[in-house]
Amino acid sequence: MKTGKLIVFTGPSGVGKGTLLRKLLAQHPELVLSISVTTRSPRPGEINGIDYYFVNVEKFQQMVADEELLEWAEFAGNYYGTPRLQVEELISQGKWVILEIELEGARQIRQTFPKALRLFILPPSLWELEQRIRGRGTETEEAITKRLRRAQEEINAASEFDIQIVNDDLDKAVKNLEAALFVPC
Ligand SMILES: Nc1ncnc2c1ncn2[C@@H]1O[C@H](COP(=O)(O)OP(=O)(O)OP(=O)(O)O)[C@@H](O)[C@H]1O
Ligand SMILES: Nc1nc2c(ncn2[C@@H]2O[C@H](COP(=O)(O)O)[C@@H](O)[C@H]2O)c(=O)[nH]1
Repeated sequence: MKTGKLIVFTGPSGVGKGTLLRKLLAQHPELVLSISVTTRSPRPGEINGIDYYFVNVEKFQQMVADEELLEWAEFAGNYYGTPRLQVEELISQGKWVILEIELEGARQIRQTFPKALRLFILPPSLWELEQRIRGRGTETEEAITKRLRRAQEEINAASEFDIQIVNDDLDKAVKNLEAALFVPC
């Protein structure tokens, strides 16, 4: 059986992590994206159980207390976490599981899963990052400010990761991702 693997995918809000992953997963159905739990409200079009498991703060805190989360963090006013069971089961089945998570969660995974491959996605510039968050049109002005403030801190930590990829041209970034993931043995 193939050996399971954990892949951590981090980068500032709006850099294009979700966009890159949608392309990558469409081309590599053998990769599995972990579905996180969040207290954030769903955006238009987001579906519970597909994009996230949307829960209230009480439920999230209960999951933390019951140690149901592999990692968790507060990000820009909401809580986010990775359900432990689904990830452990998929890895034991030999699957390659991707966690799309922010910096604090990635640091926790570094402690608990030191063998995880950790990728950091960089924007071509902070100006372009802001255009992308604004262009997405999903956040309030207050949320945009919080996310941009956090972005610089996250970018400063890029060197903590195994591989850094700049998401400038989308197709080029997907190719670089494939090269990082599918290194010939
Ligand atoms: N290479 C690219 N060039 C131009 N626009 C891009 C590129 N990649 C992504 N985008 C656009 O940037 C916006 C943000 O992308 P996306 O939602 O994938 O970011 P994200 O990193 O997943 O954000 P978050 O962490 O907030 O969920 C989207 O509107 C997307 O279409
Ligand atoms: N530590 C974790 N971070 C997570 C998780 N799921 C998503 N995220 C990160 O949160 C921000 C904001 O996401 P958004 O969907 O509100 O734009 C982003 O950086 C995600 O990568 C998680 O389970 N744990």
